[in-house]
Parts: sequence; C-alpha cells; structure tokens
Amino acid sequence: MSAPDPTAPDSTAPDLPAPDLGAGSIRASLADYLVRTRWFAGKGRDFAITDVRELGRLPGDAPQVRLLLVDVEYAEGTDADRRETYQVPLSCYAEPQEALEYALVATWPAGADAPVQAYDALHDRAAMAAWLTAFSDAFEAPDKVLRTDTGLAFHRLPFYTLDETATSLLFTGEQSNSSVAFGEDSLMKVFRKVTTGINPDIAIHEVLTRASSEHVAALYGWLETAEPTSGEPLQLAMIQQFLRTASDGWELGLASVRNLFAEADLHADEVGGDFAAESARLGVALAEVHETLAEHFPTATADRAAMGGLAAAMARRLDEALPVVPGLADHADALRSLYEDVASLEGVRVQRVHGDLHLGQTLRTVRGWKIVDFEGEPAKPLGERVLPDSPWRDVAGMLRSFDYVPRVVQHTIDDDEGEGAHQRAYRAAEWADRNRAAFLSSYAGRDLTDAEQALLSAYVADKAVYETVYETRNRPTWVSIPLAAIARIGAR
Ligand SMILES: Nc1ncnc2c1ncn2[C@@H]1O[C@H](COP(=O)(O)OP(=O)(O)O)[C@@H](O)[C@H]1O
Ligand SMILES: O=P(O)(O)O[C@H]1O[C@H](CO)[C@@H](O[C@H]2O[C@H](CO)[C@@H](O)[C@H](O)[C@H]2O)[C@H](O)[C@H]1O
Repeated sequence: MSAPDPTAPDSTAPDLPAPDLGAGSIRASLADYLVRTRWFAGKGRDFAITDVRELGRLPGDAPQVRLLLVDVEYAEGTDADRRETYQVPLSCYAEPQEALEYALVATWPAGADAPVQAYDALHDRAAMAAWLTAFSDAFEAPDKVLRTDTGLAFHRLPFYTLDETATSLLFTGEQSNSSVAFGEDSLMKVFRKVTTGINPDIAIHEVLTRASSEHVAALYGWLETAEPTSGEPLQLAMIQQFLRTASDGWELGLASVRNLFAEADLHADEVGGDFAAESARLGVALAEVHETLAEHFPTATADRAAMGGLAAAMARRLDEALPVVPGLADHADALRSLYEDVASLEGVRVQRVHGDLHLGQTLRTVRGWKIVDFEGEPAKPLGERVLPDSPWRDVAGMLRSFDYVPRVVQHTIDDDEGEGAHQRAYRAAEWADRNRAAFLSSYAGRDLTDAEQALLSAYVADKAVYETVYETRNRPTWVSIPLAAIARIGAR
C-alpha cells in the first residue's frame, strides 16, 4: 500500500463539515454512547461531559478518522477520581453505513438534511486499515517515527515488518480498552481512558521487549501526540505481537473447575483437568518478569514511613469503598487491623510491578505463559500507578484470581443453591487452595517470612476491597465473591 504523504495539507480529507465540539447535541450523543460501552468506567455514576477536543486525524481519507478527547466530570467522588478523559476515535462518512449502524456515535450539523455520520472507528475495518498503514509506514520513516500534519506520531521499534494486508477484528471481551487483531499478525490496543504522561503498558512492554523477555508479547510500536492544552505527551495506542496460540488463563481456570465439578466426588488433584502444574509455571513466569523489571527500572527499599504510607493508602481505599459497598462495614475493623500490621514493617524491597494482575491478564501459549496489560489498576491516577511497589501486590492479585475462578463457576450454576451445592462449595475452596499454594510456592521458591506473609495478606485484603467497588459498579451480581473472601479474612 502506498504511504500517504505525512506532510500533505488536510486537503486530502473529504469535504465533510467539521463537528462543532461545543454543541450540546454532540455532547449528549457522546454521553449516550459512553454508557453503552464496556470501557467507560463511569457506568452507574452521574456525570457530565465538560469538554470535547480533537487531537488529530489519521492519515488518509477513506474514511476521515478524527481522534476525539472527551472530558467527563462526575457529580460525586474525590478530587482524584472525579474527572476522567476518554479517547473516542470517530470514522466520519457523508452517507449512513448500514453495517456500522450499531456503532453510530453522533451526527452533525444538527438539523442538516444529510448530516455527517460518525461511528466508533474501532468497529470500522476501513478506519483500522488506516492505523495499520500508518504503523507500517512508520517503519520506513526517519528514526522510525511517522509524524502527521495534525500532530500524531506513530513510533516503531526497529524490528518486525507488519502484514499490511491483514484485516481487523475487534475483541469483544470485558476490556478497559479496545483491542483489534490484525489477522494473526499483530494486535493494536487503543487506550480509552487516557492520561498525559508515559503509559505504563507501553513503557513496560518496551523494556521487556528490548530485554528479550519470554513472558510478554513483543511491542512493535505506539501512537503518541501532545495534549492540546498542556502540550504534555499523550499516548493513544500500542501495537504488538499477536499471540496466535494463546489461551486465556482465566478461561483455562474455569475449564479446570468445570471439569472438577463434572466428577461427582473426586478431589482437585485427582481429575484430568487439574490446573496446579500450570499455576506453578505461572508462578515461575511472574518471578522472572519481576526479576527483569527490577533489573531495568529503579528499585528502592521502603522504610517504616513508606510502609506507613502504604498502610494509610489501604485504609483510605477502604474508607472510600464503605459508602459504595455497604456490606463491607461489618469487616472494616478486621481489615484495618491487617493494614496496621503493614505500618510496622520496614526494609521492604519495591520496584516496578504489573499492578493489576489477575488470570485474565495471563495467556498460555505453546511457548509458555505470557503476561499482558501492564497499565496498572484502571481506577488509580497515573502518578500512583508508576510508583515502585512491592511485587507481593502482583502475587496477591493472582491469589485473588484463584479464589474467583471456582466461585464464578459456582455462581453460574443457578446461583448454586441446588443439589450438591454444599459439596461444590467445599471443592471450590479446595481448588482455590491447591492452585494458590502451587502458584505461591513456585513464585517464592521458599517459605515466606512473617513480614512477607503480613504484607501479602494486606495486599490480598486491599485487592478484595477494590474488587467489591469494581463489581458493584460493573457486575453487581458478582459482588458477593470478594465480599465472601473479606468475610473469610475477617473470621481468621
Ligand atoms: N498479544 C496478544 N495476543 C493475543 N491476544 C492478546 C494479546 N494481548 C492481549 N490479548 C487478549 O486481549 C485481552 C485484552 O487485553 P488487555 O491488555 O488485558 O486489555 P485491557 O487493557 O482492555 O483490559 C486479553 O485478555 C487477552 O485475551
Ligand atoms: O482487566 P482489567 O484491567 O480491565 O481489570 C479490571 O477488570 C477485571 C475483570 O475483568 C477485574 O478482575 C476481577 O475479576 C476477575 C474475573 O473476571 C478476577 O480474575 C480478578 O481476580 C478480579 O480482580 C479487575 O480487578 C479490574 O481491575
């Protein structure tokens, strides 16, 4: 495919009227669209769109693709979580596109006989081809950066020729961002909730790729621009190796539990689908990723003051969760006492970590386990997500995930109150214990010290508190899963 001239003026764009981004009708359409998407984190909260800006246009004009930034402000919340900014790329057409009807975001100008039809560009194959071409052309550009006249910069790492002919397929899973596979060649993730600064998913993938880590999909490139108001870097998308033979760790875990439940009275270690060996391999993979991260990012030793700060952050998260999740109140004292134990620790090694690790972030390939999505917890501000933290936070995330797997399977069996429910509950706990133990012992390779155990328990509790808020906002019928775990912690 021939490269569009990146220095050409905008005259290549079709003659479509530009949107009036201050218009109430466009903001109302955007607000309606946001609440219909999986990636909008504000579902269930009152919000208003406070600003809409255009970041630039993709090269090419078939269709015209405008990258919008949408600022959202919630009626309630703390200063830290009241405002968010979302990226909404729009594919603009002069005529309605029947095949994209379900992804229509807005039309303009209001009242026109034949208004511009703007669709979520992630659903539009023609728009996705424009992204792929730009990343491909960047490989040939000076310094491997293709700069467009509207200020977008497509960066490439110095290896791998992308297959430009591959067609796009948007992933439909439960995602915080939008991922598109280009055949079986590459995968592009378009970040939805964006923040100025360096995106941790890109930064960590770049470092692990350059270090030839076996446990990530290689990074091929990323898209960046300058935020229109502050001029700070804003990273919008990344493109990486598509892992052809990958099976999602979460799905594999579910299959293992279903297998266990299908056998009337066998134990977790007696059935064919036993997952413990995989959990152990995953423990080794995580340990190796932590080691590489420690070699390439700054590390430090947290003193007592820093650990006090960590304990205070955990307590604050609990305080903020209490009004959202009333069921937490009965366990608040037990949780606070776990966090107090952390405040008296010192000499804890901290480094760059994943920050939001769970089985859904792991992929089993023929070449072993890969870890994806290094963005950290979507709810935390970027400044916090890039701070050095203890690797035990990631271990805790995985331990929570091993708890979720059997409870989700139980939950899907008619709310699991029927015949055999008691036995299933027993075996669910057994599956979780077995896989947690296999993962932890191969991660650590030794017994944990008392201090490590205290820190790990606090991280597990903190993660479960986070999950109660996450589930209340996104999957309310699942909130009982982290709440039950917190009740078990409280009963110890
Ligand atoms: N390199 C890859 N190759 C194939 N599938 C991938 C790759 N990276 C991620 N995935 C799949 O895409 C899903 C979403 O990716 P993830 O990075 O977790 O996105 P999000 O930030 O939106 O949560 C993952 O659960 C995984 O199944
Ligand atoms: O993958 P994301 O970065 O979007 O992470 C968010 O969504 C996760 C769910 O998709 C959520 O994970 C929780 O549910 C999982 C099962 O679906 C479970 O395995 C995890 O242990 C549990 O935390 C994650 O917390 C949230 O940040």
